[in-house]
Amino acid sequence: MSLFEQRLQQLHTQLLDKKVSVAELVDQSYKRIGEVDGKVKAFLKLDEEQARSAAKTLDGQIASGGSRGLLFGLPAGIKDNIVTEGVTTTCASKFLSNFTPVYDATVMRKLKEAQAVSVGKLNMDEFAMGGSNENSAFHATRNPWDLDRVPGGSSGGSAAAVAAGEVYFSLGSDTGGSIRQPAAYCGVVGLKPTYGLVSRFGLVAFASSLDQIGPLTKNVEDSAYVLQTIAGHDPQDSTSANVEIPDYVSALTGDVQGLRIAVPKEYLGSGVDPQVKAKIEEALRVLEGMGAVVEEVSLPHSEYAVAAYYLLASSEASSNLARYDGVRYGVRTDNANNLLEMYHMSRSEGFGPEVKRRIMLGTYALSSGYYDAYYLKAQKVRTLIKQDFDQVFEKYDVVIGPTAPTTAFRIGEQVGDPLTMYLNDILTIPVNLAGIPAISVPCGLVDGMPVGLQIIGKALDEATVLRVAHAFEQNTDHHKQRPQL
Ligand SMILES: NC(=O)C[C@H](N)C(=O)O
Repeated sequence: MSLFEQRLQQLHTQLLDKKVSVAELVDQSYKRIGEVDGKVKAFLKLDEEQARSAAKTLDGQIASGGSRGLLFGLPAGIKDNIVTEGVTTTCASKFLSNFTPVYDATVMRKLKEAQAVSVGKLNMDEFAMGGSNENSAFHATRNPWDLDRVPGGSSGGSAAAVAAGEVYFSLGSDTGGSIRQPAAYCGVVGLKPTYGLVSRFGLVAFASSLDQIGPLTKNVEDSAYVLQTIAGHDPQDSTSANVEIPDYVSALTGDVQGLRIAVPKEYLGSGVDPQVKAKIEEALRVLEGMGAVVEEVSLPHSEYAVAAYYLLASSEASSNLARYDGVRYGVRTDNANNLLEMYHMSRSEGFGPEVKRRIMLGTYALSSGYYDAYYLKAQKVRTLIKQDFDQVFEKYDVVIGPTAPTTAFRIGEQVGDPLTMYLNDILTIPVNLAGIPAISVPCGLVDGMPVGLQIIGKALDEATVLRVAHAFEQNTDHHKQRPQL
């Protein structure tokens, strides 16, 4: 059995008892990557030298009885929009193929302090724009459950690497569903924390009012451990919440007796695959059987979420991506004759088609004359969506539905149809607009492909989200199923 099948606590006991070394864990990671990554293609960059030297240091610390961090010795993969000192951070864009950061993102610093070992950088949709990994400028990642299907996105590499057993856990980022949707498609656990809980310092900005970093793991308990490590106030991120961080692991009581679950009728309506819907209903019955109370509610503004998101996220992106000019950042064109041509050609050559589409949409929505009709209107819709959730949370502890309307689609199936692609996020986007936390946990297979159950909570109430997810996991075996590679 792979060492990565064990829970974090079991692995820690073995490390402490010297039954296994960090060097062996890192070995196992690279061995598995060697075996399967030619097929899955989750990685953009491996950092073997640095990982092996970190393993040596950590094993030395065990030998001398030194202290152990929360994630001691665990091989991790990092989405390639999280900056890593001395290791290229490309955002899967040709434009940033030459970018080697001189500092670590706050989450990287925290992972290092907790003594996790980064083995490499993971593929994604360019600048996190996409839901399939087909927008990576380098290559498409494949779903470990069916190599002809997408892993989801934009954190597709992060989800596929965990599902394929290449790393123990990974970090992704979620702007409109980018952790939860790939987690659902690949049959792993993906958590998007409350906006502001995890520092965005060193996360390459896409849509700054929505972006959050979170963990992808094989089980909920490990998700709680990684969240414990990366959450917390950071003076370097002005939107970071200055709140006390609870003990997420001790919140996993296994008890949902009397818990009030709201199921929005909009989340199980038309557009949701009937077989996916059946899996969600099965999961709700499991929770009911454990003593939870399940009731139908309405989130009436849900249908406007995708439209509002694509205006707001694209507007923010058009501003954030203005910095890529071939001077301060980015690969500069060789073909320009003057300064303006240089800006123009560097951007034209450097960005892929989806990034260009969003920059154009965002620039249009922000331009004078259209600002009120599009950007401002979308901001108002955002408030209405948040108020929908506020009302439901007055009476209920969590909101539950599917993470995505279908299972993973085939590679190539939706590339020519951006609108269909955007609609895959219809159930995850409202959560980002409201700034609240949500987790996706495996809840069964449909035609051999994983389905994700989405559990949404109140702002800063990750503890309840994790508790419900963990209780569900304890009473089911879905999270133990693995793809055959
Ligand atoms: N970035 C995300 O969270 C995913 C979303 N599919 C987008 O393309 O914007």
